[in-house]
Order: sequence, then C-alpha cells, then structure tokens
Amino acid sequence: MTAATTSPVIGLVGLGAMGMGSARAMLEAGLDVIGCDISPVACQAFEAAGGRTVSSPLELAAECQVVVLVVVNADQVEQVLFGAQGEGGLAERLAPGSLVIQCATVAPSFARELETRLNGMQLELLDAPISGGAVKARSGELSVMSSGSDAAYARAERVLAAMAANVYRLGAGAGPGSSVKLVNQHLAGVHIAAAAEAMALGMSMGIDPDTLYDVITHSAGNSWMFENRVPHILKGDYTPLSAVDIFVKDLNIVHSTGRELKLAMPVAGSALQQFTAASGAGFGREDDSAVIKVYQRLGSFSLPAANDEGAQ
Ligand SMILES: NC(=O)C1=CN([C@@H]2O[C@H](COP(=O)(O)OP(=O)(O)OC[C@H]3O[C@@H](n4cnc5c(N)ncnc54)[C@H](O)[C@@H]3O)[C@@H](O)[C@H]2O)C=CC1
Ligand SMILES: O=C(O)C(=O)[C@@H](O)CO
Repeated sequence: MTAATTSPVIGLVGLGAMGMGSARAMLEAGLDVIGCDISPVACQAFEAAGGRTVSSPLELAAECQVVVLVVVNADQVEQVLFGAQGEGGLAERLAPGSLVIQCATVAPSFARELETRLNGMQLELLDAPISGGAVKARSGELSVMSSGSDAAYARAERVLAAMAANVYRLGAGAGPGSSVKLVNQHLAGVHIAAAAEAMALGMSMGIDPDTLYDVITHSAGNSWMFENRVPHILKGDYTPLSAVDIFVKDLNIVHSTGRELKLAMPVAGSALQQFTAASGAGFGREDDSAVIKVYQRLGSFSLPAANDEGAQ
C-alpha cells in the first residue's frame, strides 16, 4: 500500500484487541499506517485488511516519525522503545522530533519517567491511554485520557481524530493522562467483579440469568460494565476482548499507586484478589468476565454453556 496523503507515516506497535481496531480505523481515515506485532497471525490479519506490516518495531524507524504503542504493559513499552536487556530499541533509531503516542495502561510514574527519557533523546511523548473496548477501537470512537506538550498534540492531531470520539487534554506533560485512566480502571475492575458477584448471587438463588440481565439493565444497579460483560457470561463465550490478566495488571497499578499515596482502597483490593484468583485458576487469557468462574468454583450454581454466537 502506498501513502495516500503527504502526512507522516504512522507506525502502530501492538495489533491486539485494541491496536488492531485502532490501526484499521486509521487506515479508513486515510492515514498511511504500518502495523507491527510479534505475532505473525496479527500481522496477516492487518495485511488482509489492507495494511502494511513489519515484524520488528526497529523497522518502523526508517519511515515513521509518529509511533503509536498499543502493547500490554510497561515492560513491553520498555522493550519496544529501549530493547530487552538494554540492547537498543526503536527510540534510539527514530529521527529527532519524532512523536511517541503511548496508549498502553501504565503507572503515572512510569509515564513521567518515560517522558524524561524520551525528551532527553529529542523525542516527544503523548501520554495517551485509551478507553472504550475493542468495539470502539474498531469504530474509531475511543476516549483518550491524554496529556503532553502542545507540540505533541499538534503532531498527534490526525491520529487522535482517527482513533477517538473524545480526546481529553488533561495536562501539559505526561502523568495526568495515565492518572485519569487509573481512576477509570479502578471503576472498570470493581464494576466487572461486582457484576460477576451479583450474577453469581442471582443464579445461586435460582433466577434465570437472561431474566436477571434484562431486569438489572433496566434498573438502578446497572453499570456500563454489567451491560457490556454479562452478555459474554450468558453466551458462555470467554473469547478475550479484554483479558483477566489486563485487570490483574491494572488493579495492581491502582494498588501500588495507592500505596505510594498512603490511600487505602479496600474495594479495589477486593476486586484485585478476585482477578488474581481467576488468573491463578488458569483463566488469565480468557475474557475478564471469566472472573465469575471463581465464584462458580466456590458456589453451587451452573454457568450458561457456550453457544455459537461470538462475543461482542
Ligand atoms: N482490551 C481492552 O478492552 C482494553 C485494553 N486497554 C489497554 O490497551 C493495551 C492493549 O491491550 P489489548 O489490546 O487488550 O492487549 P492484547 O494482548 O490483545 O494486544 C497486545 C499486542 O501487543 C503485541 N506485542 C507485545 N509485545 C510486542 C512487541 N515487543 N512488539 C510488537 N508487538 C508486541 C502482542 O503480540 C499483542 O498482539 C493494554 O495496556 C490494555 O490495558 C485499554 C482499554 C481497553
Ligand atoms: O475500555 C476500558 O477503559 C477498559 O479498560 C476496559 O474495556 C478493559 O480493559
């Protein structure tokens, strides 16, 4: 595929549940985007959608002056930008003035340190975690909790417009974007665990789970997460649109940030224990709604069996 516009070539690292959707939304917005993933299957899927790919982030430096990171965690960001065991990474190959748009959910302290390191290499960082799930990534309607310099925003404008319906500008340097995302992750994790626990209670009392879903989604106990995740339980489909291990990661960041601030968060702590139990029981790569399987093992209710409809 050749460049359709004179705007910079975008490199997107991490063609997973979120990155694939965002990369495809960028293609549809007319951006010249090169996808990169260590998974050949992910690269083939993006090529089938009309995109170009490379298998190593290092290869992006020859063409890209804007790089979007949608890998899982801080260790993977570190590896992409600086290489494993310090053997060098993408950052040292990017042209001076290039922009890194960092979308993975990481600790605010990591985002701030990353900005200092990249600025020291003449590179810009936009701290830009995302929300909305795989469906909104694909439709280009994410919320982006962002912070960074005016120069970073100027370079990121077309990318953010292609990815997001809502871009929140939360500060002039890295940190506030990841801080606000952490508040979202506290709520998202607690709400998913609470939805699973509440469904376990209802099913244990012998209430039909489809009826429970109908009633609760029309009543005050509803939440975005109850509405979005309980259908996976009803279909018995735990295909990971967002994996259990994502919430082990995110609620651990909530926990460690609270420890730094000396802020006790017992409700988030309880949700973290449930996701940790689900991961420990072998469900870490399943959809985060599989946290209900921990309750099922401890209780005496049956979960709906898988049917043929896919997760949404
Ligand atoms: N899944 C969701 O609903 C949401 C996820 N997030 C956050 O977005 C980020 C991405 O999450 P997902 O897309 O769910 O994860 P994922 O595991 O589906 O995708 C991550 C991708 O990065 C690739 N990758 C890892 N290391 C790499 C490397 N060194 N070079 C190239 N590719 C590499 C993996 O092969 C994988 O395809 C995470 O930080 C997550 O917390 C944020 C909002 C929603
Ligand atoms: O969309 C978000 O925000 C999320 O973090 C969840 O969908 C789970 O990762």
